[in-house]
Amino acid sequence: MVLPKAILRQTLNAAFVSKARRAASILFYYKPVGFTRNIHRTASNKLEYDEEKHILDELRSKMSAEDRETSRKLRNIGISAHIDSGKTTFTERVLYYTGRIKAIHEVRGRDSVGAKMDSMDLEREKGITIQSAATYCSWLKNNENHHFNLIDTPGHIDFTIEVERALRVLDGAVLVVCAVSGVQSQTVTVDNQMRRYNVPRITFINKMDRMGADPFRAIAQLNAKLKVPAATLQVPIGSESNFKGVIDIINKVALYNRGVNGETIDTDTIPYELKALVEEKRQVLIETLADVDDEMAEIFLEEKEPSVDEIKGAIRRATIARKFTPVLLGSALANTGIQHVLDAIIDYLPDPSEVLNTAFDVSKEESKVNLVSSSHEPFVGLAFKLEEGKYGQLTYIRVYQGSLKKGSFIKNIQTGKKVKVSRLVRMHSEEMEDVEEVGAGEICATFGIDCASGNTFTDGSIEYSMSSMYVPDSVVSLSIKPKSKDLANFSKALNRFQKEDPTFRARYDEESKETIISGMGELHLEIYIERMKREYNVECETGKPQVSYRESITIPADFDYTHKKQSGGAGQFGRVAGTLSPVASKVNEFETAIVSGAIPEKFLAACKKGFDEACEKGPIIGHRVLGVKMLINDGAIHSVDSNELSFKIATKTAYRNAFLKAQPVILEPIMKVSVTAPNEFQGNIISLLNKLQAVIQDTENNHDDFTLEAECPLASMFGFVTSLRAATQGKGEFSLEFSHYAPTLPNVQRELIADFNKRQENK
Ligand SMILES: Nc1nc2c(ncn2[C@@H]2O[C@H](COP(=O)(O)OP(=O)(O)OP(=O)(O)O)[C@@H](O)[C@H]2O)c(=O)[nH]1
Repeated sequence: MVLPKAILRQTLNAAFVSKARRAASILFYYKPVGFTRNIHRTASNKLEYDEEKHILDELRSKMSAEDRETSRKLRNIGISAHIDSGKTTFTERVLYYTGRIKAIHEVRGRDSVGAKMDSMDLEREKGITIQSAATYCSWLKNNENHHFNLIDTPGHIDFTIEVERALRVLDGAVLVVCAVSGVQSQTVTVDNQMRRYNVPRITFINKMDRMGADPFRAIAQLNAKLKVPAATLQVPIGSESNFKGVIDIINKVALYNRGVNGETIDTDTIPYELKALVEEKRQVLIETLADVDDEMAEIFLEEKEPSVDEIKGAIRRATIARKFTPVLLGSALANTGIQHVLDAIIDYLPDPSEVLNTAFDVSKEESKVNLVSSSHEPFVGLAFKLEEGKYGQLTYIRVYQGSLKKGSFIKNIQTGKKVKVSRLVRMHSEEMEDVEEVGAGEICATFGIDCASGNTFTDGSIEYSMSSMYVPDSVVSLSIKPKSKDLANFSKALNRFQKEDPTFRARYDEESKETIISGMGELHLEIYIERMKREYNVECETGKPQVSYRESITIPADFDYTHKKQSGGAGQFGRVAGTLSPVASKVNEFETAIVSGAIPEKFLAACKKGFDEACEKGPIIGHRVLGVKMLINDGAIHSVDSNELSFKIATKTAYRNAFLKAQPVILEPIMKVSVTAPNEFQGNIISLLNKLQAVIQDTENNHDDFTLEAECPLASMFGFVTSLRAATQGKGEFSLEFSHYAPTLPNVQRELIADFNKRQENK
């Protein structure tokens, strides 16, 4: 079951991607007499952030000078990107330059050590990041020590929950983009995730040493595809194998990395032939900033030359307000340009007190409260990630307010339980450092705390609960059983994986008498099967991957059903009447409109239970139901025989009958497919995708290769790895993400129903 990296990279991936919330762009014209310069402004974004800034200023005024000083020197940063952009290679340099590691090891390097952050054996073997790893390091800038909590996240969409968890608790991010491939399908996904959690980012264009590197094309794509104003702060010196360093266009100085591992930075004057380019890009930077920052707009309109501090100030304000992303260039593998990114993290990304974090006060009808990033306030922390380690369950906690002390008792707001913090550590990949106390804004880990991912802890004096993260729905499932009789370890492993990863689910199917696991894609499930073998010594047999279909209805249908069992023994009676109708938003809704108490409240609660159960297992092929509303507006009870069970059964049967009358449909996941391959294979790919009923939406041709975006039913994509390899002599790559659910073709629906019915008969 060991997959070579090339196959892994191409292996089927799937995930839910929400539509980006793009703020409507409004054009403002600043046109004072005598000037013709125009400034474009995103009005809604500006208002949204101005309000946030006002609240933040108020919260910061509650912090002590000492708190502010500690916060000023702290950054919680994520590293996110498309698969293979070089996040882990980049992070390895960061650890080296910050002194956390003494030598650099490459991802799948010849020394067989592997990168520090890819601590799982599987990660090192396959050269991919599976779990996000956290580390703590320090960086000296202007003679001041700054502390970073750094999280390297996986690029594969199958492990998207790791990115979600990281972004939920981080204050800023470095978006790594490949200089050759530019903005790729997953760059867009990661960007959407960053928007969801309001995470400001700086962009690092990596792999400047590769043939075909074109940073300015990548920046144009950032502007066009991510719709986030982006401008470079640097210009490359040399290109591809001749890439030597960068020019800082703000300070107008050339920077070269020297030494065996690029540990020293030499400065020099700008090479003559690059002077014009530096001026041009500096102007672009100032103009882009004038579009998103008022102070820079004023300087620009007055046609003044902004100072270095004014430019840097504008970059910081605009980046934190999420209106701009500054771009830096380099090559992680060639040890070039990494230190400037560390400086930029300090200069342009927010410290914890510059990010608005809110919670709900459970004791006051869930009213919203703003958290103060001060160690003197009562403690509030979020357990965002669980991991089974050598010493028991390791719980990662982000401290939002107050401080967490070793030996103290903290309260789990969701369960109400008090627990003792017996051991507190700072994480450095799989190694850890014991600490006595962790202050506001920091990330730490504790042992032996029983909780679920997403639980909020406080010191017990307040009842605050933080909103949890977004968990996407699974799209692929398969049946699994252990080859041996070792059921104890089998279920232990499944329990642990489910606790750690909310996108991985396991259930026992009563009908087929099989254990079914489901997740974000084939790779996601394969990794767990492999981990089961390695970590629990349980080898498994698996069935073929199955699509997670959904069931829905297309027209409303009325129901009026009476469940009656009144012959002998305790009787049962319940009548429900109403309508089942389709819901465009694709969520399931349950509503009651009962007059004169025809059905009492407690039986209505049983009806709701019946509805929820019915939605879990649709009437046509037993898959989950999406987008159905049940309205119960009439009914009847029997004074002796009615009970909760009767109403639950009545509702389930009424639901089923109405569903079958309401022109039901089977919905299938439609995936967004992105294929990249050398240009000569374009014809092959197009005919391959046509055969699979894909709808081609966009093709982009670069110098040597092309990228094709299409939508395709997930069911056609199983085995695509093999056909793509055959069609491109193994040179094509693809990624797959969930886009939406759509009705299957009528013949597919007929086949699925026939198949389901046959299985039912054979039982
Ligand atoms: N030429 C060149 N190759 C690089 C550079 N940075 C990374 N690579 C290579 O690109 C490949 C992927 O690098 P990783 O660091 O594993 O990328 P990643 O983004 O962490 O990968 P995932 O976590 O699996 O998504 C490896 O073979 C690296 O050696 C670079 O600056 N230049």
